[in-house]
Amino acid sequence: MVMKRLLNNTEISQYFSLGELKRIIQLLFPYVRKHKKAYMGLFIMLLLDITLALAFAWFFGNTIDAAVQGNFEQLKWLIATGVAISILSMAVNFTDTYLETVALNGVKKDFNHDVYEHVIRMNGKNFTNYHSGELFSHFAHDLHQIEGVIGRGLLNLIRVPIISISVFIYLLHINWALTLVILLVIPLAILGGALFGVLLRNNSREIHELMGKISKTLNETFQGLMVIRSFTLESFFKQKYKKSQDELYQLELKDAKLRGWFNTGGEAVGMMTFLTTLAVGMYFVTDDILTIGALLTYINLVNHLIYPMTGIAGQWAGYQRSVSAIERIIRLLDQPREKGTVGSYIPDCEDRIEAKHITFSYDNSNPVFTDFTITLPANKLTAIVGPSGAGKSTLFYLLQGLYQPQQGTICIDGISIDEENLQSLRQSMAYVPQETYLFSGTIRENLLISGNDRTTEAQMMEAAISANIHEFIQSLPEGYDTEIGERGVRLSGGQKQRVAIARALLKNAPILLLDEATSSLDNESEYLVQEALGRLMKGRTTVVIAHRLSTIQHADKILVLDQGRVVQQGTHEQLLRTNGLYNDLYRKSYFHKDGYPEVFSINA
Ligand SMILES: Nc1ncnc2c1ncn2[C@@H]1O[C@H](COP(=O)(O)OP(=O)(O)OP(=O)(O)O)[C@@H](O)[C@H]1O
Repeated sequence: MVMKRLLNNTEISQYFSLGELKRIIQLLFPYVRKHKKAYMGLFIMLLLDITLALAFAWFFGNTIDAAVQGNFEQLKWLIATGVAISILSMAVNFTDTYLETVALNGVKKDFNHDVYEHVIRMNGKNFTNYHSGELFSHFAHDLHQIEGVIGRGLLNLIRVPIISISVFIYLLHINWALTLVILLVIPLAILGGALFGVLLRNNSREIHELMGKISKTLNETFQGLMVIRSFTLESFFKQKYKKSQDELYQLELKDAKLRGWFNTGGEAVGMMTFLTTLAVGMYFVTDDILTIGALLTYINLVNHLIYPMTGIAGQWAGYQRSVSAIERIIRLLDQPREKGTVGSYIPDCEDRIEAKHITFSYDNSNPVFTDFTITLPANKLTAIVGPSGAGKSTLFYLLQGLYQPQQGTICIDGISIDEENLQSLRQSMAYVPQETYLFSGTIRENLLISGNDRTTEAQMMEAAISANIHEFIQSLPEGYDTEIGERGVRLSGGQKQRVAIARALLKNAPILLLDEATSSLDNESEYLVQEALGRLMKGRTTVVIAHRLSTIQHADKILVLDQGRVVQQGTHEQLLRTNGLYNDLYRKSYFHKDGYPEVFSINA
């Protein structure tokens, strides 16, 4: 009853909750079960280790007694037994270390893999709530901490009761009165461990949170290094980094102090027990109640009993540190993810794309779209225009199923897209974002990433030729095998865009979503990109967030968006004849006049 009241207390349950323990077991048990052979092996090693510890204590005591009595016959076979025990101990140690690595790293590998899969499949809305640095910190720090729960810690939780009971029985067998001394020490060791465990966990939680923040800062520093330099923000970032490192240092010191006190306490308990048993034991020896050998066996075994007692408290402390990391991972795993099954339905978009009565909000309170309905004709070019914040990018996210609307549906050829067919839907779409994202690696790897395994060299080159990038690639010393650096930093903006266009060509999807770049390239590069885009659009259902006059002039349909509503629609000429937002945008030179209208022709 009292325990229950304590556990219901929020302060206590912050540190120790049965529900949380259950959740951790539920989370990690399937992984442990998968590696049950290694764990079974470890369990056998553990039993052998306990048996050998008892055998050694027995050998030690008897050897001393035999030596005191001058019984050399007995000594001979005792020494032989001692050698056998030592060799067996070494073999057990070796196998134990090896099996521990097999079990621990096996579980870590599988768990890591599943957390990674969860993150890359996480629902778009929840994913954007995370900072990439924070996610990185989960993988770099938190995942390693599960060791405290599935490694030695788990085994010791089994080992401690077994060794304690076996040793206790053996001690009772040697001398019951002396054993009672131990009973006084056990509660002290457990209580101390529990208290320090609680304090350590609180501190560990702060350490993990701070490590997450440090990862964020590092990520931002490296990604925005050019901006940091050009705005001379070096000292600001240096101070920010230093401050968090100082905080981490203080927390680590606190952690070290707590562990120091804890270990010292453990040693004090051990020493106290040792001295008490030695004093009482000596008294028993002088009274001939105990032989010297039995006393030495006894003292040897007491260490095996006391160490696990303080050891279990140590395990508890390690467990607390692990738990504070695992609870961060649990929060991540609690985020909903897309089902992402690749269904047989792969839309070819012969008819149209429709968004019907869509209501969508990022934060469930400020809707970007309310009862929003549009139709995008198949095999035509539809341009979306509108002022900043109108909802153009959000519409693209919804069309790709990256976010789910709270109400309404999106249909392709009359079939509504849902979680079941999201993957196949995305296979039907090529998305060319405003800012090209290339992966580190070679140009070839970047091109082939979007095609299928059967894409030939000739097809790859054909796509590069259509994207106006082949000649440039050929001019590089390593051609298609040239490394382009992180995010393609070794390529110019226009080159990156053309590689992305070739990548989209190779995907050969019937639907093309294009977010036109707002930044201007030089004339020649601009022409090459526009011409490549013209080829990419041919014969596809194309939706463009348009910023260029040449695009909207050739669009079959223009949708003018403002504050999440379609305020006008029609062709360029029709809209110019009407007073409204489109005319305003046109007059305010919202559209880039690139002067290459001839490159657009969507019909094959
Ligand atoms: N991840 C997000 N979380 C919360 N609100 C968002 C998020 N992304 C966009 N918004 C909000 O949704 C609205 C529409 O944004 P959206 O990016 O779709 O506009 P846009 O028309 O593409 O603008 P721009 O032309 O400037 O890119 C804006 O008010 C914006 O603040």
